[in-house]
Amino acid sequence: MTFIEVKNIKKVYRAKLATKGTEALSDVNFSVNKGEFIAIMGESGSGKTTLLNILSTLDKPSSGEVYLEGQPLSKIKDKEISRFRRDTLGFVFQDFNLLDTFNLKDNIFLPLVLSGTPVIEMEKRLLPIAKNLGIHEQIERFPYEVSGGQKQRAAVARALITQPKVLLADEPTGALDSKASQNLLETFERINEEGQTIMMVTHSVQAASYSNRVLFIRDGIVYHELYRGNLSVDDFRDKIAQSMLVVTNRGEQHEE
Ligand SMILES: Nc1ncnc2c1ncn2[C@@H]1O[C@H](COP(=O)(O)OP(=O)(O)OP(=O)(O)O)[C@@H](O)[C@H]1O
Repeated sequence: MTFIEVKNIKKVYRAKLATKGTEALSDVNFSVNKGEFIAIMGESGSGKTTLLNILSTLDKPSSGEVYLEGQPLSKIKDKEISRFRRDTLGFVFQDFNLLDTFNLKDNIFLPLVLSGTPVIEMEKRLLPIAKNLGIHEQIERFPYEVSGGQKQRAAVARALITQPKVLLADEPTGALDSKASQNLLETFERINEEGQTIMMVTHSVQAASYSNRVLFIRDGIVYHELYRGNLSVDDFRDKIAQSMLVVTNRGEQHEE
């Protein structure tokens, strides 16, 4: 069975009383296998965040359906949606979204606290994740006492501690310097190799080059995709950059 299937997704944002809306997505189709690391790229305004919001049930498509392990997301009842998100999905955002009044450990525990997990189980899960992400020595510190990269790795730990089926990341390296970005991307690559399915929206060719597959969105559809195969990060980065050039120069290409 396909792990995630996105079928004919259309999204039109319509302001109240407006007759004509903005069509952010017109007909998006793709599927994802368990254990893939997918990057979603496209120009500003191409609908990347809209797509991620639909995949994460934060928003609903105007038409079309997303299936997770064969289950249509639209059939999840409103009262079950928070639990579904908390138990099934992990989120990582550009600006970390950590609570400043909690130390890293309590930030990481938060989704488990919300789902009523016993403290002993929370403690059992914490150490291997914190060690894997290299933040076990900072765990008692508050967000304002650690670096941006450490904050983001704490956010990844918070996303992973529920053992989600999918990790969804929206521009996770957007607020990080290049060293911290590389460190985070190597972490994503490693947890993906350990089996974690990841879907990441990014503007960055460098970030996308750590994925297994890049989906390019334009004009409301997935118009192109690239598989990494056996390419190194550097070679895949060059291939993605070439594809981006073709997109940017599409006007000139038609005129030839
Ligand atoms: N809540 C909303 N109401 C109306 N229009 C919206 C809304 N959210 C997004 N849009 C529009 O939908 C289109 C897609 O936006 P989206 O944020 O998904 O693009 P994006 O590819 O993530 O852009 P960026 O890379 O700049 O973050 C844009 O034209 C945007 O202006």
